[in-house]
Amino acid sequence: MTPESEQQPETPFHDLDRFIAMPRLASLVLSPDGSRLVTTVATLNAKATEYGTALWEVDPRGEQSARRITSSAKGETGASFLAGGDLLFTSARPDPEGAEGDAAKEPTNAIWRLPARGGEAQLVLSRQGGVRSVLTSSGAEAAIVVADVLPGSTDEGDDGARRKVRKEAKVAAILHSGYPVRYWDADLGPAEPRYFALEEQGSPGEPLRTVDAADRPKLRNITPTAGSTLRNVKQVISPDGSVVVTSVRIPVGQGGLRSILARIDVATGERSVLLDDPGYDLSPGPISPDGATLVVHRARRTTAEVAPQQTLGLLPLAGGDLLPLAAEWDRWPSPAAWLPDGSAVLVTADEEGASPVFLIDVATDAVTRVTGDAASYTDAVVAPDGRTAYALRSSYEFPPEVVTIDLINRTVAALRGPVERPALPGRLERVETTADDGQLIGSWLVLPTGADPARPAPLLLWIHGGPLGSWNAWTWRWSPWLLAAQGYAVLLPDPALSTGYGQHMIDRGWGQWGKAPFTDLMAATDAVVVRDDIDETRTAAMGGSFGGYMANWIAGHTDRFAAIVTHASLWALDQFGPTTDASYYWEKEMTPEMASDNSPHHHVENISTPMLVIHGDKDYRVPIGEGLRLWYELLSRSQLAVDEDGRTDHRFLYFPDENHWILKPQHAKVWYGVVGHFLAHHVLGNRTDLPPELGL
Ligand SMILES: CSCC[C@H](NC(C)=O)C(=O)N[C@@H](C)C(=O)N[C@@H](CO)C(=O)O
Repeated sequence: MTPESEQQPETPFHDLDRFIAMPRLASLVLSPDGSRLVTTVATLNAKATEYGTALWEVDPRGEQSARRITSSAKGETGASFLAGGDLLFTSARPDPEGAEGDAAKEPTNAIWRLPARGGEAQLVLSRQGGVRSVLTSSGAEAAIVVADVLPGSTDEGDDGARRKVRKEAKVAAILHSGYPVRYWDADLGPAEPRYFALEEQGSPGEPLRTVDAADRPKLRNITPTAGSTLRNVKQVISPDGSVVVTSVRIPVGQGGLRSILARIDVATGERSVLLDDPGYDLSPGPISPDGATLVVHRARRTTAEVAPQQTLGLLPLAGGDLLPLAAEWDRWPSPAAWLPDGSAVLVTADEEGASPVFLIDVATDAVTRVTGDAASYTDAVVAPDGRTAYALRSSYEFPPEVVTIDLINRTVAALRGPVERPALPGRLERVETTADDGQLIGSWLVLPTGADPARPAPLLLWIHGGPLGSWNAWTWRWSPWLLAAQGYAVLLPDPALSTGYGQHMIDRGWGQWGKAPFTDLMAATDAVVVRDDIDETRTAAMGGSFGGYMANWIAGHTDRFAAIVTHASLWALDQFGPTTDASYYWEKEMTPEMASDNSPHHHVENISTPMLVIHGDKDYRVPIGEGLRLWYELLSRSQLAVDEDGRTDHRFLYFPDENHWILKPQHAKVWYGVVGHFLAHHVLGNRTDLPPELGL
């Protein structure tokens, strides 16, 4: 008889090589006339060691197949349409028309332009320090470039000369006088971001055109004195290209930061404060089509007692007070776009395991849910007809795809995009339970093909990070389907501190991570292990980042799970607070008392469950010190028996050149391979091979 596993249809999730080779779609832009949609597709290189990105065009009418419009070994990203329809993008590809010797230069991210009339992409602008991004206006042929300069430099030539001195001396040292000094996996400084107007030499204000190298457009620094205030902030440009509105991060107290809004006149570089509210961090949303009104995103500044809250407001750009927008709506909206007639703002907001599209009427504050499916939408754009929107849509059942949304009839249809939906090794169910305080706890439950009362599936509790987030969209980093392909059911719960369930869900976990977030996770688990298609005797818990914190807390508070996997996790809150890249973010909530009450390391002596610790050395969000200390304390103080070789059942998977995420495809394979091996051993009692690349 054929073994059961061989009867199951093979999917990309049964084979790690096929999984990492699946093309991945991100970002979406629409040309100002509404006729062209462009997205980015990442594909695996021939050696399966890197992803490269290319731009693809998708037919907004859904008639033509998607077609690739850029191609180079270095890849392309950051697409943005000019008002006339030419497409700007960034790439570190070599200039085919480059002067002799240019090829020897170190490649940097430069700005390229693909003409609307067709033809090859042409280099618009390249500089020694590269460019971060380019921002175009919808109604005028204007663009703003975000690029880093060395703070003491007087102009582009001087900046290049200073970079050369550092490079030739091979000096990487950075002298800091403020905070922060790192961001995710990047060192901050000495260069600082500046905004530049992209101007054609000798004829400012005229349409951009591609010309000989010597006569290429030039950059005019419109924020020369910004210091470090523009690091990792959001900015928008007005439809006529005359104004940039940006968040500005100003220091508060010792090591603290808060964000205010500034208006920068592109012609003069004159800068004024648009909005400053000590109670909120502010960032700009889109500017209305008539250029008069800015949508403002407000994130309430937290304290140990005050939990975060996110709201929107409308601000007249000519001056005036902020008018709250849909203030009574108990959701955290992210603004995406205005309708062309200025009557409503399109937003997305997490809602009960999805992140739908909503319209907020600016006159009445009425909120209408536009998309009814249990999917998550990002990158939403509105067509000039005001009746149609486009967006990327994903859920736990399919990775991002390009869709068209009928705003009048509230229907959604997938367009002919560059990627197909993959076959899945199981199915998805929405499950709910009630916590002791009456709060409804929602979860997604992935069930493997073949799970039924005769063959109940082993269960993995997978805990999301943030903690202010929700399991509501496809992720390549945490794919439950790879584990479903191995026969596991995967529970993806949204406990206290999750978004999409109202402010109360945030408030009940704030400053008390070991309480409601933990008991909610246990309640969600209790509710599914009683099902007859789930095997209560074979369970494990796992999580990454804040989800890893929860996994560590679980390890010290229950022995109900057969194994625990903890990736990039917070372990000792007394040291995590001051050493993460954003201490100012955490320390407001994490008083010494809170840190002591909620730190998993205080409970290491209770741990009797085998743990797989995973950490990347270049993780600055949850620094490697967390993983190192967790590993040593597990070996020296947990309850696991030590064999004659000094080994326990705990394991430490260490990535010397990865960060908070495991980005290299070959390392993602090792990650899933080792996790699968560890779980098979402790949950299923099976011996499987470790990935051969480990060299063991
Ligand atoms: C919106 S929740 C805050 C995210 C948080 N931000 C900062 C400044 O620290 C954060 O990065 N938390 C990590 C510990 C975390 O759990 N990250 C998750 C989700 O972003 C992850 O999967 O990496």
